[in-house]
Amino acid sequence: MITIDSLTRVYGGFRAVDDVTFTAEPGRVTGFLGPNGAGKSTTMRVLVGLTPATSGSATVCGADFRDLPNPARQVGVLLDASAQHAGRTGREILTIAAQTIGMPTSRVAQMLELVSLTPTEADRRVRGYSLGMRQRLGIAAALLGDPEVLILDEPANGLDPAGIRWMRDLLRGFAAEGGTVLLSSHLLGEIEVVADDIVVIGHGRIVAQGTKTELLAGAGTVVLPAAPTDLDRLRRVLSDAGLAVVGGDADAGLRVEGEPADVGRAAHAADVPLARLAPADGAGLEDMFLQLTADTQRESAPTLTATTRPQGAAA
Ligand SMILES: Nc1ncnc2c1ncn2[C@@H]1O[C@H](COP(=O)(O)OP(=O)(O)OP(=O)(O)O)[C@@H](O)[C@H]1O
Repeated sequence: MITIDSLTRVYGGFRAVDDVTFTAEPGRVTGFLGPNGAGKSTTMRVLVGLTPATSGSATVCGADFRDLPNPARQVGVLLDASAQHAGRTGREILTIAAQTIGMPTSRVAQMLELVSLTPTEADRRVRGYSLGMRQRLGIAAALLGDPEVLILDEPANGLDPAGIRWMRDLLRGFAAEGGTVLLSSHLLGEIEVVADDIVVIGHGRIVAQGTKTELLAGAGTVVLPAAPTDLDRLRRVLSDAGLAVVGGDADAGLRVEGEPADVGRAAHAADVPLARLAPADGAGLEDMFLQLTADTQRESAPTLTATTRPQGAAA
């Protein structure tokens, strides 16, 4: 169990984390989602005692992390996969960690196998590891003490699609056995596939939180007319029926605030044949994430133009 209560962290007058309150429950994966610079890492750093809170509190397993007698036996932490000693091999890093926290060294081989680092890879120095291999080693280190809580900052960074699926299964399995998982990401897709609960942060403040199901429930409907030329007419029909069109386009379909049955009824009454009518699901959550964090987003990515395109690149 993780409890963050009215947590604020100020750096020289800048509120990196501003009155943040949420819990991460046992048996569930809690996704901590927000754009770059939103305050996710700072919250996690306070949680594991790496930086002090300005006010409020953050506890894990009912205690301040620094008060846990042997924290690695209760809490597995992966905040920065590149923070490992580059001159040691993966196996050496895990062996030293196992000795430090009082775990049998036999657990090292088990963890290496769990994270799919081969014996040859485990005997290579970490400086030669890819980012994905470092993440796997970091996960192995976090799990070494057989903890009940996992705190992971952007754990999917550098993993290939198979690695991301592996991570998802691992975290879901950990939660299914009663563990508490808190993982951060700035990528909605990563959080959406693995989390039971989602906490969205922007500009240091919580902008939405709830179960994934609750957050999806308000996501609306996606509707696409059978004939592209009917798109504008459909917009008018829906608007006349009091159903707000809040996004979408001719390819993805319109996203409408309302239930599919109401949207379908309005289209049917106006004789607009439909090609698609469905709950918005992931698309809706994406819109929600962008809307909720709109005022905290950096400017949208510039398009690649002739002046920004690398020389020699195709037009
Ligand atoms: N030690 C520090 N001193 C001053 N400002 C800091 C410090 N650490 C973080 N910040 C600022 O606090 C804000 C939140 O940073 P944080 O790293 O927590 O964001 P984040 O949500 O983890 O972002 P990302 O997804 O980019 O990792 C940023 O504006 C950052 O510049």
